[in-house]
Amino acid sequence: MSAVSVGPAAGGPDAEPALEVRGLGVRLGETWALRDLTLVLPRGRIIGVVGPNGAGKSTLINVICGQVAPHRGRVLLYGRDITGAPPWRTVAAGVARTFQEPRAFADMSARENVATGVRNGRYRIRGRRAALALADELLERVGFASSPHALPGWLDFADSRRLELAKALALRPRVLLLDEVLAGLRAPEVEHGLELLSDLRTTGMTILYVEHVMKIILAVSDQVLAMDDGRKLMVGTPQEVLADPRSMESYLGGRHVYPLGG
Ligand SMILES: Nc1ncnc2c1ncn2[C@@H]1O[C@H](COP(=O)(O)OP(=O)(O)OP(=O)(O)O)[C@@H](O)[C@H]1O
Repeated sequence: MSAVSVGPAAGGPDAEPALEVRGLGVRLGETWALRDLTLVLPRGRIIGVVGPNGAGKSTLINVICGQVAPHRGRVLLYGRDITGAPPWRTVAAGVARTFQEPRAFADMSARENVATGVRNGRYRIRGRRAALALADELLERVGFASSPHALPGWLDFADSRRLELAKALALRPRVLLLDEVLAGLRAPEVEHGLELLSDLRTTGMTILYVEHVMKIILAVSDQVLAMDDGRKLMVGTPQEVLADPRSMESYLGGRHVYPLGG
């Protein structure tokens, strides 16, 4: 394992709230994509987010990272109000995200993409050479199997996802927002990803993890938020959510069926 520190600057898990969303309401076109959503994410925990298509999971990530401004409610990062702050400010405050559809600069190599994050994030490394060296370490850490010099368009599905994760880690987040970063990977690749997320948790990083594959959520989450129609159905341990008729109804009640397997 690489010696690179990919976590926040200090500390182990404790109960301090890293992120709070209070009464979030977001209207997109004719739809309320989020309705009065309140959630507290303790520091150094992994919170899985599940719910059917259109439940508002991606919108929640978009609001926290500043890509969508809420119509109602607040977002607090370590007690600091970041509601409606633009992405460059939420990054500076310690928020990073991955996208469901990987996004990278097409004309830059994988390592240059990650190094761009390093130079613009909280590592405070500005020199190109040092940023590239750290980028190589981060790519290794996420299990990137292609050449670091490869262009994003040449990467297979798994390495596209890994590059997406390395780009987010390059910002040195305190709160990491993941949108289906392990979905579609093979079992050993998922296993490696789960180990990495567990390692990140021990550094004190807080992770909000949107994922459709229940098996992945059950394996890694401390708490699970079940959503439907922009609302919080419940928050509980993975076992509590799995056993609760409300959350399972929204999965298995006829409209949506998701695999419990990986
Ligand atoms: N740009 C947009 N304009 C209008 N409505 C939108 C827009 N983006 C999302 N929505 C609507 O907002 C609601 C929440 O969408 P969102 O993408 O957050 O759900 P999701 O839970 O992430 O779904 P999925 O699992 O399919 O990614 C849905 O009803 C969706 O149709």
